[in-house]
Amino acid sequence: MIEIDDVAVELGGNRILDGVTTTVDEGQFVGLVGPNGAGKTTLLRTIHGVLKPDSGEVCVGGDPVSSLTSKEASRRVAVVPQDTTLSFDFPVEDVVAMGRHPYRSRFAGSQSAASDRERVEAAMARTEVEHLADRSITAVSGGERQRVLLARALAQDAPALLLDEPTASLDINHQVRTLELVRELADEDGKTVVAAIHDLNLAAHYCDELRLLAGGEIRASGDPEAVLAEDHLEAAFDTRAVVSAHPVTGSTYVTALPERPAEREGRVHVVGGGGTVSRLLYVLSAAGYEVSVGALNEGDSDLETARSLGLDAVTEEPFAPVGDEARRAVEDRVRRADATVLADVEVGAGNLANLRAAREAESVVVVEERPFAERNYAGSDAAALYRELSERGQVVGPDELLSAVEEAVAASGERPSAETE
Ligand SMILES: Nc1ncnc2c1ncn2[C@@H]1O[C@H](COP(=O)(O)OP(=O)(O)OP(=O)(O)O)[C@@H](O)[C@H]1O
Repeated sequence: MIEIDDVAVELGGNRILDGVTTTVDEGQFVGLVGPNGAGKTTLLRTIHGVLKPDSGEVCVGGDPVSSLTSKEASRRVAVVPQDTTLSFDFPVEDVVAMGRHPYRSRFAGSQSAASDRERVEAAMARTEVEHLADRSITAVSGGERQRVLLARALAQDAPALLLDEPTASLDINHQVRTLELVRELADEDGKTVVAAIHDLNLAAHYCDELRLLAGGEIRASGDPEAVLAEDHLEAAFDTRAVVSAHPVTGSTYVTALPERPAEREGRVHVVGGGGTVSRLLYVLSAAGYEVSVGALNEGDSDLETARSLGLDAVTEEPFAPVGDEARRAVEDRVRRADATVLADVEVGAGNLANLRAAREAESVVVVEERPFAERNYAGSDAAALYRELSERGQVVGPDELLSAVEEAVAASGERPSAETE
């Protein structure tokens, strides 16, 4: 358990942390989030004991860190630092073995050496760096080095683990694997983990709780959903963001909005449903577009979202395929729209009429969260239509939605309208 009580830190004459009080329970994985310069690294260094607070106290496992010798502190807290530049020319295995330093004594026998070696090997296996064992630490990539330092921290076998941006130089695969491993360390090994994580969506997905740090103070604390509220984010990061549930994982999902919010003009029709479009609807309407959506079945969670945002929704009976009346209504919306956005829909018969209606669109933006091959009914008529629309339009990832729609709307403004043709 880590207890931080009214901690203040000054560096270079500036107050960097001010009145920071929080607790991290045993076996809990807490994410430290906040803007650059908020004081995340400083707080981690204070918990570790390398920085002594000007006032207040940090206790780890019941004792003030300031009362522990450096060896004692290292047996309680292991650190994966942010600055992973190691300039000395040691083999990776030796770097990991440094994690055993707090346990070495001049009187240790060969049994202790064997157990040290086992722990080093186990730590390298868990972080998947065994193949680098003999390579010099100066000759591995930034991401590999980060995993080596995680291995060193695991070899240290401390009940508390502090990580400063553990995924900063990792590719998307290793980001997920590293955070899955950290999650496992909390759940199965009962480690108490505090990690500074810039990516709010990764933090929300993997952490039990978050602490939002800004200007050296904790501005919000608790479940990801509670901490990542739009007003908290605006105050801490000075940017507007929409917060929704991720369509696939259900985790809290933050999308930062560009500088000029709510000033965009144009009509956008969105096709999708079954929880695939809520985030798109939020983002588009917060950006200022006049948004319509459908056809959606009554009872669809996306319809709830559309209604809560006051959008124009074309609806159909619960569980029914889209009938003629709804299809005509969708065609009408699509014709009037400057851009039609096709979300990550199941390419099935239920959506056939919506996809047919989308053929009326002049500009199509297809937002893909999953590869096409993973969708259902890949050989159906609906799939053929989906392909046709993808070929005609722009296919983008979820984060490129706004720029793609902006482009599509601008292109629509340049075309002669139906009446003048
Ligand atoms: N040795 C120092 N002397 C003076 N100021 C410092 C020192 N170290 C850090 N700072 C300042 O303290 C503030 C907090 O830094 P810190 O590294 O803790 O922030 P952070 O939240 O980890 O930032 P980032 O997200 O950019 O890594 C920054 O304004 C930084 O410039």
